[in-house]
Amino acid sequence: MDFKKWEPVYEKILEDFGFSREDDENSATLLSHLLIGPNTVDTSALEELISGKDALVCGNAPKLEIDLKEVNVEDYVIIAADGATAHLMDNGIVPHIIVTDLDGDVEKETEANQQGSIMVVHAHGDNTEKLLRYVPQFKNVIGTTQAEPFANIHNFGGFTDGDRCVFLAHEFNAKSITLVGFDFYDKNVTPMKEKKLKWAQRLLGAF
Ligand SMILES: Nc1ncnc2c1ncn2[C@@H]1O[C@H](COP(=O)(O)OP(=O)(O)OP(=O)(O)O)[C@@H](O)[C@H]1O
Ligand SMILES: Nc1nc2c(c(=O)[nH]1)N=C(CO)CN2
Ligand SMILES: [Mg+2]
Repeated sequence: MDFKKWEPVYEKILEDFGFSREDDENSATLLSHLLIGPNTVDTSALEELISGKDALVCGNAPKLEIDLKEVNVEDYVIIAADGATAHLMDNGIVPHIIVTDLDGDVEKETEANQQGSIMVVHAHGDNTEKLLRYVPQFKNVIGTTQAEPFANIHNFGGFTDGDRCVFLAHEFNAKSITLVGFDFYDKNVTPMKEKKLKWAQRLLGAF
C-alpha cells in the first residue's frame, strides 16, 4: 500500500476514534525493536503463500461456523483474523497466516504459531503491553503499523484485523479473496466493535 494513499484514510480513523498518531508510532517503534531476527520472517514468505492462490479470509463473526461448512478449506491459503484463529484451531484447521493485534485468544494463536502459522502482528497505540508480553514468545513474525511504515514495520493498508487480512491478500496478489465469518450487522457487539465494523465495511468497499 502506498502510504500517501492510505494516510488520508488513517487521519480520518484517528479523528473518528480519538486515537493518537504518536502513540501508534511509538508502538510501532517498540514492535520494531522486539523483532530481533530469529523470531521474524521475510515478507517473501507471504508472497510465496499468497501470490496466485485463492485466499480464504476468516473473520470472527458468529456465522464463521456456518460459512466454513460451505467451503473446502484445503483449496485455499487460509488467513485468520485474530479471534477467528481459535475457532479454526478447535476445528483442526491451522491457518497459514494470522493477522492480529493480540486482543483475541493469544494462547490459541501461540499454538497455531508453533504449528507453522505466520504471525502478522499489528502495533497500535493500545496494545504495547500485549506486544511486550507475546511477541518474544512467537516465531515467524511480520510487524505492521497503521501509521507510516519503516525498516521492518510494514503497512499493507487496513484497520481492523479482518479488513487488514484482505488488504494483505491483495498486496501479495492473491488470485481471489473469499470472505467467511464477516457480519457487519451483528447486533451482539459492543458500541466500539460496531464502530470498528463500520470502518471495516467501508474499507472493504474498495475491493
Ligand atoms: N460480527 C463480527 N464480529 C467480530 N468480528 C467480525 C465480525 N464481522 C467481521 N469481523 C472481523 O473479524 C475480525 C476478527 O474479529 P475478533 O473478534 O477477533 O475481533 P478483534 O480482534 O477484537 O478485532 P479488532 O482487533 O480488529 O477490533 C475483526 O477485526 C473484523 O474485521
Ligand atoms: N490506536 C488503536 N488502533 C487500533 C485499535 C485500537 O483499539 N487502538 N484497534 C484496531 C483493531 O480494531 C486497529 N487499530
Ligand atoms: Mg484483534
